[in-house]
Amino acid sequence: MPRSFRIVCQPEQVSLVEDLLRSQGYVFSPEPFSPLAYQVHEQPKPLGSSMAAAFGLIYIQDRSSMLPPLLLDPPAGAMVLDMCSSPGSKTGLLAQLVGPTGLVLANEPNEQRLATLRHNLAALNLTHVATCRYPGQDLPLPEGLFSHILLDPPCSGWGTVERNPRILEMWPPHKLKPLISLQRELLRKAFSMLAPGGRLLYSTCTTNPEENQDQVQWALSELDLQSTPLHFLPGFDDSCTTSDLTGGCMQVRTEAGEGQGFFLSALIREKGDNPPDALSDRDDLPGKPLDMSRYSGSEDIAWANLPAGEVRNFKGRIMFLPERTMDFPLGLRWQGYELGRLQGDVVRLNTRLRLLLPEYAPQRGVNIDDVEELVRLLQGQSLQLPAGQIPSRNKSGPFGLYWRGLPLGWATVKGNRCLWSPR
Ligand SMILES: C[S@@+](CC[C@H](N)C(=O)[O-])C[C@H]1O[C@@H](n2cnc3c(N)ncnc32)[C@H](O)[C@@H]1O
Repeated sequence: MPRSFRIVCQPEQVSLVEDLLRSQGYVFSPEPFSPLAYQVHEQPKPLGSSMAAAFGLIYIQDRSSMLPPLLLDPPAGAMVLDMCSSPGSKTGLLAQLVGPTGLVLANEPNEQRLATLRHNLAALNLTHVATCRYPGQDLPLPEGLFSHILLDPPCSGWGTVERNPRILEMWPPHKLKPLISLQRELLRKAFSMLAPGGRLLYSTCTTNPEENQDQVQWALSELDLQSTPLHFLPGFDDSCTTSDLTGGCMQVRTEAGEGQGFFLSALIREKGDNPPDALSDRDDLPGKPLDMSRYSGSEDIAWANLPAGEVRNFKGRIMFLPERTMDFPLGLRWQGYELGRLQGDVVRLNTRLRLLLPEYAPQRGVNIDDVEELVRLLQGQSLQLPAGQIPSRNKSGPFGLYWRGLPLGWATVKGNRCLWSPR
């Protein structure tokens, strides 16, 4: 099965990320269904070990798993809920679609899977995503808060059988009942949190009608939802078939398609005029606002690259709260994006936070030209810097690390040597 990936960076950096991949021998081409997606044709080493992956500039994702966010289709600036989100493949794409003026709230009840989700989001520098940990059916969120909701619930996964042949033993038909009830609870809750006129995308990676078309039929009869037609995206035409049972359903088949099997349906909440419930008071926000200009090292950080929001101190952890999360209701336990830590009066940014690197300037950063040097640096070797490459600041500390001007992260320079630490 061919591998696909998304490029995750600022629009002006895309061609440099493509060059970084090519410099390691990867051959790829754009996917026709999204400007963010690519398909790999040749990989000298697994794509996951590429420098682009190591610095969170690409995310490897099955192409059909990109369909639910693309067909939910939130516009830039939208407020989106991803109810069952780990490991965050779809959350990441949703965040790219809504852009820094939008917001994605990614929920995941399983603690370990939540940690994986946060790790993935941090690597990708997606600062306009907030995370929380609830059973989706118990999310303490008001009616009508979101214009777009993705519900990608636990399912039997029969569509992944090519990759995981044991899936049919794990989820034989007689064991599906609890899954079906949970999916209905989640559908009911999703409906309540959807704004009037809002759009809900229900997706599973299974092929049985009980978890797919039957659930959509149930939602249409029990909830004030209407089905809306989905359109084929270029590149999927041959592998998709619409179900005539409910009209608005799409099934991506494994045998013909190049990705895993998927089922999708888009549902719209009837228009109405019930506004969202009253939201929280800013005084109730967790942590304390942080005036970053007071801290040593802060002057080299491109704070202006953050979306609108507040930087706050949570007992030494520097958290970024996107503007839109500050309106979340009281009682919702959620987490913003961890930028780094305060050590005394020194800011220690997460070394992978390339978003906050200023444009490369010789006195402030290390710019590597040879990709093999980058590989060695990531393998733990220190790199000797040529005389013209030694940043001129006289204290040791984090410096911007760049590849041909492409921001990668924060490295440490000691004397004439450069070191990289992944955290
Ligand atoms: C199909 S996976 C989600 C995949 C994810 N959307 C992605 O694209 O990376 C379903 C997720 O739902 C989580 N989950 C299980 N029970 C849940 C519940 N009651 N509410 C919300 N999520 C739940 C699982 O832990 C799992 O991570």
